[in-house]
Amino acid sequence: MNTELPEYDVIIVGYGPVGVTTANLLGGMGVRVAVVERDASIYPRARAISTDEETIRIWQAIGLAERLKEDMLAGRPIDFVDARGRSFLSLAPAPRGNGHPPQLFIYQPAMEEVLRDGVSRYPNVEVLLGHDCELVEQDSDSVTVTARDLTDDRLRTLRGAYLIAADGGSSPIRTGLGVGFDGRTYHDRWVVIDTKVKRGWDTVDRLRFHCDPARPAVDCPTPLGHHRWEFPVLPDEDEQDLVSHDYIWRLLRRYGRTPDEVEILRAVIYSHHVRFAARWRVGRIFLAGDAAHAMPPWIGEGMSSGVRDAGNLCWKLAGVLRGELPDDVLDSYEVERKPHVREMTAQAVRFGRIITERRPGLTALRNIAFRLVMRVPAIRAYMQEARWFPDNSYRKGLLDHTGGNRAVGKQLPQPWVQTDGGDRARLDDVLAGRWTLLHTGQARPWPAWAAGGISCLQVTPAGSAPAPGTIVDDEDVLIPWMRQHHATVLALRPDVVVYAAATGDADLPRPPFVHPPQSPVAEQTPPPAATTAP
Ligand SMILES: O=C(O)CCc1cccc(O)c1
Repeated sequence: MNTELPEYDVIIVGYGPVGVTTANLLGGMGVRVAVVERDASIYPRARAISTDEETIRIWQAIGLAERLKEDMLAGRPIDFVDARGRSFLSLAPAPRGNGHPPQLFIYQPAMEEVLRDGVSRYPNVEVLLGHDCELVEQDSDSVTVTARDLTDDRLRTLRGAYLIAADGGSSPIRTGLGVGFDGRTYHDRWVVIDTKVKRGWDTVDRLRFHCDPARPAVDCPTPLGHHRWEFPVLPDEDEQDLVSHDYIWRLLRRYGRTPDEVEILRAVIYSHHVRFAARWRVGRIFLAGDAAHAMPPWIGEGMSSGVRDAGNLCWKLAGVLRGELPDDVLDSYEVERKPHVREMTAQAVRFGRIITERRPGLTALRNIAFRLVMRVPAIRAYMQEARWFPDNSYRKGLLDHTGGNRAVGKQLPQPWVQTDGGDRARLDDVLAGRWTLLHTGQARPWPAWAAGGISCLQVTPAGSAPAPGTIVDDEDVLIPWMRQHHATVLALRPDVVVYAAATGDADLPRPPFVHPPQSPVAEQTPPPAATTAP
């Protein structure tokens, strides 16, 4: 056993959207981080094309949401159309209260660049690009990574207290740990074509799933003048033919796209998977993103699910590293995230069935059935507003259900509020990633929490004067939410999920800390500036 203290708190292997979000989150929490990434520069392919309001909320926590949103397309409808281009199902997801647009199209390479620039704010994060992670070993105290610098072939050894494997679907680290997958790989393979629109911005205003039994197709505007097409490889087709420009033009011409309109940037064959790693934690190593789970793309949630992993794991790791939380809190990462990923995956599979059905009789039936049921207002609202979208709430995990309050495990909505200084700010920016007691005024001392130095905020109704120790519920969201959940006090985790709740005279359960949450892991980097209303 190596008795020296590890030089890093966390080593991240893989620097895609999950790795880079993790580096930003941990960087901002003052954690000493090393990132090991094989590629020397950003992967040029646009893999993910969509994200959502909860994911933007995580990027808000690293101060990058507004900049990222500048490069995204928000508020575009999603149409399922028949072989003649007539819509039989139309979605316009409704906001779920996170304070950002419910669904946004992205151009992944541009998004990753902004996220990587964000990491450069943190001197406590060292990024080793062009380094291949060759060996990962762990003992009871640390994880050791042997990485090869691909420019000069030299080996470098790094020791960290924990490791996050964000090294993609083929995750060599997961394989090396002998962790298997539950699930299956679909036989269908798709050609994914990214194009650049030549004539100014794309005039196509929506994602269309062409549910044509002859050959389904995905036709999606993506930001910064790009457009995504996806087509299945049919049983008698050769994959190599399908990525040839001749073949691609044949496919695109059918939808009126010619070399005059768009330039083909790249065409890649992808398989769809439904897979969940059997374990997401092995000792000091955590699997995140595609290394832990894979889903088909039909609700655009693959990448965002990985970013949610980062949002769940990072503050817990920082709390354990600071000695505030016990190590077993880290087991709650998989307990909390896996059911949500499973639910999301099940929805993606259901939508995939609608899109990819190729039996003409069934597709005709599907089109009629959807047109009929969408006339029923309740069904139309459920489908159209995406009420089927899985809720980001936990039943089990780092939660205290004592008292049986329904708020526990739910993430609080994020309205704009007025701070005690009278500024308008988004709720999460006020809470700033700290444990917080939020109450509606019937304050008790809550001594176990007060001893932990936890900040305590009173929510006052819209129209109240700003006062020290309060936030004004300007949009009338927080107080009704608490009333609806029969809670007069909420103990909020750093991810704004309710850890415990109580009402009236009932006491709050004790906090989960082993030490009060105050001491930073290392010199704490100042948090990014809060976004205030214009
Ligand atoms: O990548 C795909 O094939 C579909 C992506 C997507 C994006 C947003 C919503 C949605 O239902 C699918």
